[in-house]
Amino acid sequence: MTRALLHFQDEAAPARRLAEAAGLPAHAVERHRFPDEELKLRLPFAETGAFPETLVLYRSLDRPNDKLVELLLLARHARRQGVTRLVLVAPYLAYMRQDIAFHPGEIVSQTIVGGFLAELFDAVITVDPHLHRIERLDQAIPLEHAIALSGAPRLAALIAEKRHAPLLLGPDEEALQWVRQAGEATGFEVGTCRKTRNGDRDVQVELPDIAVAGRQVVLMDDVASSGHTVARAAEALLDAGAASVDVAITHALFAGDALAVIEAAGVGEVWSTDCIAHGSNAIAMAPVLAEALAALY
Ligand SMILES: O=P(O)(O)OC[C@H]1O[C@H](OP(=O)(O)OP(=O)(O)O)[C@H](O)[C@@H]1O
Repeated sequence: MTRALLHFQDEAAPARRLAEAAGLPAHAVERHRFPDEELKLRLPFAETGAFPETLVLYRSLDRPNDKLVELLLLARHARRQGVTRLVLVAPYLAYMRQDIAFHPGEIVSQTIVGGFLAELFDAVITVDPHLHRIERLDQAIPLEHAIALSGAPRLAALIAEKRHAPLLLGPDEEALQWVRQAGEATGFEVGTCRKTRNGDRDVQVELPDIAVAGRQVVLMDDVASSGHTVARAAEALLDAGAASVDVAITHALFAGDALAVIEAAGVGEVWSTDCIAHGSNAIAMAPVLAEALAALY
């Protein structure tokens, strides 16, 4: 069965790392934005011959709104051209955080976007999706192959190289899943803080009952967006006498002035995976993604 990987130019580096690890030929999609903001996409297969039977599309869904239209156009076109297996590798999955109506009338975008992806693709592979109130990815994306991988073990290995016997803390209780995996991989002590979110940039963090004075602490979470969650946790830890606070996250969203907010809170280093391309990327996820692809078909 013929196979190929498609990617966009702005993600050429991580996509080609995956293509190499998975042994797939990689091709770039040409993308043009018209003055009225519509998109024109062009695929390379017109020049190189027939479409592959299995097509893997690499598209991380940070800044998602245009990208969801790209997926719609690409997937529908690929089907029309005879692609029989269509796999989305979206290291960051968008719209997973609105998983309930927090206030009456709010639209639960998680299941709507998840349903949209399930209609387009045969399989979706992602990393550390924000599944706080559901347990499995297929509850959000109703597919047999809805595969959630984790960046935590690789981040844990990096932390073990950089710090001596640190305390691994999640800034909220949902982060237990990541610090637990990291703790199992390294033997480091783990714990979680308690977070109360009052608004997009207004969170309060309460420390757990663990002695932190003089300790190196690494905050681990799935995502930093405004940066206020890790910033409030770091401030509380440094106030309590922590020797240092670093941050290890899977998804480097860092919206607006997030990095400045985190730095101002006294955080030392910030490490992330390459699920979202960012200057803090310290871990390549290609080997993990390639393994999941190999197990799939
Ligand atoms: O950098 P920030 O803008 O502070 O966002 C990052 C935080 O947001 C997410 O949790 P969220 O607060 O959505 O938690 P919830 O799912 O429990 O509501 C995520 O797990 C981080 O903890």
